[in-house]
Amino acid sequence: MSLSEALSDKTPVTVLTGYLGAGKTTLLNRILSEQHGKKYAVIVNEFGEIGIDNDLVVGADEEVFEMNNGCVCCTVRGDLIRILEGLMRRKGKFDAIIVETTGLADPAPVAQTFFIDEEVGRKARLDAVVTVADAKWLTERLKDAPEAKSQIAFADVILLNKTDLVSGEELEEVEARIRGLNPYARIIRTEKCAVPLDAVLDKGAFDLDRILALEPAFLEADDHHHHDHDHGHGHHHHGHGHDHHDDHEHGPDCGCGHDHAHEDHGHAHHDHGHGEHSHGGLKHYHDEHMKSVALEIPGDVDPHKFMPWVNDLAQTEGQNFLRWKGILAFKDEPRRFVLQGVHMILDGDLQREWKAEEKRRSKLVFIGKDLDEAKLRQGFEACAA
Ligand SMILES: Nc1nc2c(ncn2[C@@H]2O[C@H](COP(=O)(O)OP(=O)(O)OP(=O)(O)O)[C@@H](O)[C@H]2O)c(=O)[nH]1
Repeated sequence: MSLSEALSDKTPVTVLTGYLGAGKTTLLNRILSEQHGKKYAVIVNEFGEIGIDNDLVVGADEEVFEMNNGCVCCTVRGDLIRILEGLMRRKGKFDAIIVETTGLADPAPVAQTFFIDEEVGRKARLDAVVTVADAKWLTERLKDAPEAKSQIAFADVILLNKTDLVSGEELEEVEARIRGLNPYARIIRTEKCAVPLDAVLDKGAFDLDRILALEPAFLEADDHHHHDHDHGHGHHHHGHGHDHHDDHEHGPDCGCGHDHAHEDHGHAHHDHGHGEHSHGGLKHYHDEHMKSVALEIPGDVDPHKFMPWVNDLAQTEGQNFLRWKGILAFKDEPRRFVLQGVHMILDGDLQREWKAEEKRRSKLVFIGKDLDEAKLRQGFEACAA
């Protein structure tokens, strides 16, 4: 059997990474919306307890599997392997798999899975790590966020996105910084992640030799790392456009040696205080001070109160919000209002209608530093209709 035949036997897996708000979902939706005659299974890993990301992925024919853990090192050898194995058993149903990682994840443990887990490695191959970089904010993040660095270093293809928000000079500067971290990746400048899909999918681009040069311990399994957390809540399967659950709690004892006690607080917040640790000789980083605040109003909000409030927030506190998102039920409005923010840049629009079986409710999630949860909650609750 030739190498290409051996390759084609295995289902290609594209790992999509990029820091918070860079444009991963935008790219994913582009991939899923385009007419390509292929069937993709999508695995989404999101940060925080209130599922919003999955709601923002277009409802195509694809099936979306959601992993809701803040800590990707736990997710990887638990949920990811289980989901992949489940997908493999349904061979023939999918042409390819896309794994979208949370903006705070280090892609190394995700990539490792394809080499370390035998079962997965026999049937799936890592096709490429595709990293979406935010042209406006990447330079800042490379200074303060180790996972942003790791995402660049691990990439086979980098979309240097949001070119509309920077000058040509700034673009040159950020591209030079990327080159400094990763001279090998193909860099494609994009606006709204507009790329021909064959530039990112089915590339056969993952370069193990390069990764081994970068991370000599990459292929070492970590035998001390047991995952015996409550699998019942580990992931949720979403069929065609089904609504999803909000019970995203992660077992307090997932056995990975980290203190997950904070996740017992329920849906109110998630303090991401793991710091740096290592598995199999690889370092993984989690931001010490990153926090998420998830708020929910069990009904409608008044847009005349809400819009001035969020616009004011963007002006006064946007600097602290790495990422914010919401799905809102506006009074007397049959459509869902979807809010998207990266720092002080805010987007919002009315999208599809609330379905008859869907409960109208308003959710807002902030990820950032120095978040004043009580104040945010109070502000949001004052917008209730
Ligand atoms: N100006 C501009 N905005 C963009 C571009 N691409 C994406 N955006 C906007 O940036 C915001 C974040 O995009 P997403 O695709 O949700 O980013 P993400 O990486 O999935 O974000 P996470 O939720 O952190 O995973 C959205 O409001 C997008 O509409 C671009 O090229 N230019």
